[in-house]
Amino acid sequence: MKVAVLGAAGGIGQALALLLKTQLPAGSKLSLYDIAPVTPGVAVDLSHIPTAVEIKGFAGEDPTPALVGADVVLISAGVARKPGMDRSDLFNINAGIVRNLIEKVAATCPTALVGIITNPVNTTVAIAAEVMKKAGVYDKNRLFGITTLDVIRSETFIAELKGLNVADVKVNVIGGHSGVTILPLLSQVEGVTFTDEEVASLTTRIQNAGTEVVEAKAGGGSATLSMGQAACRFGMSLVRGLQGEANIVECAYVDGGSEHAEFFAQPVLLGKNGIEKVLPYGEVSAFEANARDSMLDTLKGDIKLGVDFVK
Ligand SMILES: NC(=O)C1=CN([C@@H]2O[C@H](COP(=O)(O)OP(=O)(O)OC[C@H]3O[C@@H](n4cnc5c(N)ncnc54)[C@H](O)[C@@H]3O)[C@@H](O)[C@H]2O)C=CC1
Ligand SMILES: O=C([O-])CC(=O)C(=O)O
Repeated sequence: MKVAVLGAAGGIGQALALLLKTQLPAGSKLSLYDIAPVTPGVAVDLSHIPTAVEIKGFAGEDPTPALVGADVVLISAGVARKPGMDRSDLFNINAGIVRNLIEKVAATCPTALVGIITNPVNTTVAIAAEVMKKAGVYDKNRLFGITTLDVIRSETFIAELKGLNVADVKVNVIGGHSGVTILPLLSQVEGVTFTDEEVASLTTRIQNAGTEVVEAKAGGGSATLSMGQAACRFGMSLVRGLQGEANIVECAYVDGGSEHAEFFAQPVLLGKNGIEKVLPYGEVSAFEANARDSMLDTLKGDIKLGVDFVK
């Protein structure tokens, strides 16, 4: 099993690389790439951790050496928000970075499972799909926008509010990964009830949780450590699916034939070919149905921006 992290010298990339070095199955290979010259050094640093995961780091303009033979590629390369910015403000820089990296993925490891972390995820995933279509290697079951941070935040905030053991809290988060497109399905959480006021305030907190971190870091970046954990959870689920483990289900932003939009975050069953099955997200409350329907113009606009960027 070979996992490549692109953007590996960044805040997310380093946290993710550390977690993968300690959690990937014995015999795995971990390949780190970033334009930053420090990247081979990050790999040397991590290589002193005693796990049976072989790690190599690559810097420079060309990610190809890091991608050769990759089964899973996780991409966090790009710029992060500062206070006052929206995720869509990152489009101008990150769109081109994702396009260029995916061109290399398409040429070097076209059957790898690809997880996109780089914002704006609603748009960068559409860019990745278009680039792969152009290269003739697009497989909708192998491309994922990583929205796991919305899921772990929801689990954490629900457990805090209701005094639950967080390990027992499970919640689907559907839609996309920015503002109103993030929709936690609180009505489905087992063993708790929420008042209307709690639903409204918790939903808003989950939607704005990225901004909560951006403001708290006061110009020093956005979520990196919680995102490292979220990306590791998702990446490990991809790996477990590839290894044939049963019942691996995660929410992700995928081209899953949704009636709502070309890309939509919902639960998927993972397996040896990436998505084995797109799962229904279940019954929703009237509040959630309204929030879902109201987000669709924004989400479709975000997707169109990505498609038009490549065309
Ligand atoms: N999907 C999600 O839930 C989340 C996404 N993000 C996004 O993840 C991205 C990365 O965030 P951070 O790690 O905090 O940023 P960072 O600035 O700490 O790291 C980004 C890294 O990307 C590298 N990079 C830039 N251009 C590159 C290229 N062409 N090829 C390879 N590497 C390149 C930089 O050298 C840097 O090391 C941002 O776009 C951020 O908005 C952040 C949090 C959550
Ligand atoms: O908010 C940001 O810019 C980073 C992000 O996607 C998150 O923390 O959810």
